[in-house]
Amino acid sequence: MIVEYIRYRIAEADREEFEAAYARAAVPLASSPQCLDYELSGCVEEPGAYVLRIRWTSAEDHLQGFRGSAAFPAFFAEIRPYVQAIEEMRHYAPTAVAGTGAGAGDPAPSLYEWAGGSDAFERLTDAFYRKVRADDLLEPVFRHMDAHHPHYVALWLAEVFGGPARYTEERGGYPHMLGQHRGRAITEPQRRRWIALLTDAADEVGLPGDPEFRAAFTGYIEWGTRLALANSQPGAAPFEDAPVPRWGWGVAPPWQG
Ligand code: HEM
Repeated sequence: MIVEYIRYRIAEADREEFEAAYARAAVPLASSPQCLDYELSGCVEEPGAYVLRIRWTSAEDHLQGFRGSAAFPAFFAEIRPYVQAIEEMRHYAPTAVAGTGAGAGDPAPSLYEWAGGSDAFERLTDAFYRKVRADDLLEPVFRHMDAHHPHYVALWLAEVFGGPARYTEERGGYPHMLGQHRGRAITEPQRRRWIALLTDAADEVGLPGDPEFRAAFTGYIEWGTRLALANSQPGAAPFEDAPVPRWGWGVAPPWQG
């Protein structure tokens, strides 16, 4: 990635048309695969001084790719009258110094925080395994489960959804979970029932019901149960070691009104 800066000095009478010309030029610019993003800023202290910043995939992509592309003539036709007003036009390589300031605001809460933290996941798995024990399809699968199993799965889910890494630290992380599913030959009807009961448990214990949270929650559960089923089949060859997955909001961030 490379950043191009173009500095202009525009006479007062031309400024309105200059900005309008760039708004039109931005259409072919934005349609070019070499362009990552762009921004035209006007100087506050010195009206008429402008900086155009364009991030390109590379200097070569800009100079050969974009300038040789079908989009370039339409772009250049708009800005040609202002070429004389250019004071600097150069490429800059980013350094390691970059970041976000406190003023950018807090990042979105994790799914773990949104759900209500560790207590919420403990309540969820308590309710879930109560249903499992009374279920014709799943009771035989979990008949001999460890008495702490609901707690362990609560730790797992809390970690997946952005909480503390306690399953990794206290319970052996992904390899241990994988070992617990191996050879169990989970069936598709059992997988579906697992999801149905977990969803019922989520409603029962009052996990947030908003569409964004439930979409992310269900997305993980769908993914995780499919992996559990596949990895539990005799002869399966899953990845032996991996971090506990971390699940985020996906395409729909939390709705905060
Ligand atoms: C997203 C889906 C799933 C997650 C997150 C999950 C999570 C876990 C975890 C973390 C363990 C190990 C607990 C420990 O540390 O001892 C475990 C064990 C186990 N899981 Fe799953 N699991 C999922 C899906 C399933 C499904 C679909 C089934 C079967 C229908 C299943 C059956 C079992 C069984 C039987 C054990 C062993 C329980 C014991 O004997 O203690 N899991 N699971």
